Amino acid sequence: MEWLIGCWVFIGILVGWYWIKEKKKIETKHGLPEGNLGWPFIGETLEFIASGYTSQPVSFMEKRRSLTLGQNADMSFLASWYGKVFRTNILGTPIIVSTDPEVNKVILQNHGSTFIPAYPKSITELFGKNSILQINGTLQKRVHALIGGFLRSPQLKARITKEIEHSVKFTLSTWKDMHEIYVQDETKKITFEVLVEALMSIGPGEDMNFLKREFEEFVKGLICIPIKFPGTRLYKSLKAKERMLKVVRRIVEERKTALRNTNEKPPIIDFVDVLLRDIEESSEMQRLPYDFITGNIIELMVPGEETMPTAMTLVVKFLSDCPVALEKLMEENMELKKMKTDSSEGYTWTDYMSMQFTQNVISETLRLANIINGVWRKALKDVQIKGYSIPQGWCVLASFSSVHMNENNYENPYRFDPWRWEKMGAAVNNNFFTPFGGGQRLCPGLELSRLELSIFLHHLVTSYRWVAQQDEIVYFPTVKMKRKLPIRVTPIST
Ligand code: HEM
Repeated sequence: MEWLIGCWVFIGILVGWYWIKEKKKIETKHGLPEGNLGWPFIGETLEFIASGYTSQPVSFMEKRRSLTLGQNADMSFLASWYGKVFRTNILGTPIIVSTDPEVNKVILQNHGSTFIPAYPKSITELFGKNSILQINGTLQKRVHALIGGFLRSPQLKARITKEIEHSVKFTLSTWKDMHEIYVQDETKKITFEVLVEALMSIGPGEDMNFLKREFEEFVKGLICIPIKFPGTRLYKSLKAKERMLKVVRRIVEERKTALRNTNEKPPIIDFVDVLLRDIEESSEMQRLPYDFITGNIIELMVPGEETMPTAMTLVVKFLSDCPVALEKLMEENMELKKMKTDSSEGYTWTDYMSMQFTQNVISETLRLANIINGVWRKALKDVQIKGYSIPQGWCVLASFSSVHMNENNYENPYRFDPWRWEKMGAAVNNNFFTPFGGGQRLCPGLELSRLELSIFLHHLVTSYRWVAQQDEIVYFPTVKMKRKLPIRVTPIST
């Protein structure tokens, strides 16, 4: 027994010695940003995760960005002041974190030849090597342009406005009969169906229900321990993806056959059409494989299940806590509703998007919620940005939340204040406001997201009142309401 304990102690010492040696080697490398790699294996992960469970999720970054400046009389504080760019070790990865908007901009723009995306292993396993999140260079540019072109096309805008409107009105009408609504769950019914309809023209029914069920199983594995054998989370999610692929393949096949059997070029109505048309018109060298299409279609459903419902839930939360903003939002939306009722005209994409205060509410929600708190990249070569060295092979985290929650950029950053955007001007993506990322990978769903949120808000505030129960936002591993935001809804008579 004593012999065994002795062995363990020896192994412990050996591992500790090796860790210290490796850490020193890394830390002495010329020009690396200041910082601390923390404990062996776990690094500074525990503190990082703990901050995600507080109301100030960027406290981990804040502390390192401006730690103890001016507190010690003997000047020793300089050793622990890391600055806007620092190194750490979180979630099993030694990483350089940037909280500097200018450095973030370079990281986002230098994509492809210098930085490539670096996602956790569970995500890369589930999405596969053809995923838009993993492809790079000209292929990524091409697929990005196809998605962006489709999402911004006037045909889709007209069609999707009606579809979102219909789905929002229908879903809201079911809320009034329910004793309690969990906004986080209920909003998925709107966003998932709208997206699947736009991607593949599947309406409500068996296929939609099947995809919804399997997709819920699929996304559970996006952040999990990346071990793949029967019974593990990752394995179950991969199996769900296989089952979904069968349905998507069948739909693509049916569409391919229909396309072959017609002499005319049918109009493009969904994303399957966009990709099939691209395949048809591309040279053999450039042709995307059919498996590429099916995989990417499944991946494009993620915002319908995750990001969009979270944005809708948080806007309800912020408005529930800020009655003045809700009042002003109602006024603006009631005005539009009256105009539309008086003229008996339907709403257009532009009607919804032109309400300025509503757009400010959306910008403020995106700033404060930080649904995607930053992006992870890996350096393909040694890079120097603003005097900081990022060595080849290192991961970098361009932290958007640290910029959005920095009081030097936003006065009272933790306050929900849609009026701040009146002073700051239009909420276009600039270095200080990047909820949709930037550069070559700027989210192609940016306008669609704003439209969906605008339509949801319009019909919610002009037809209903609600009372929200006490709930808190949790920021780790992804932004969510702790209790899924329970509310009670009553219709108003106008
Ligand atoms: C509030 C909602 C949303 C937020 C906050 C959001 C945020 C983001 C961010 C930050 C990125 C950049 C990732 C990176 O640089 O690695 C991104 C990429 C992307 N988003 Fe969104 N997104 C939202 C909704 C949507 C919607 C509705 C769609 C449409 C289907 C969409 C499709 C995509 C795609 C395809 C990419 C990958 C682009 C590429 O790598 O070239 N997103 N999104």
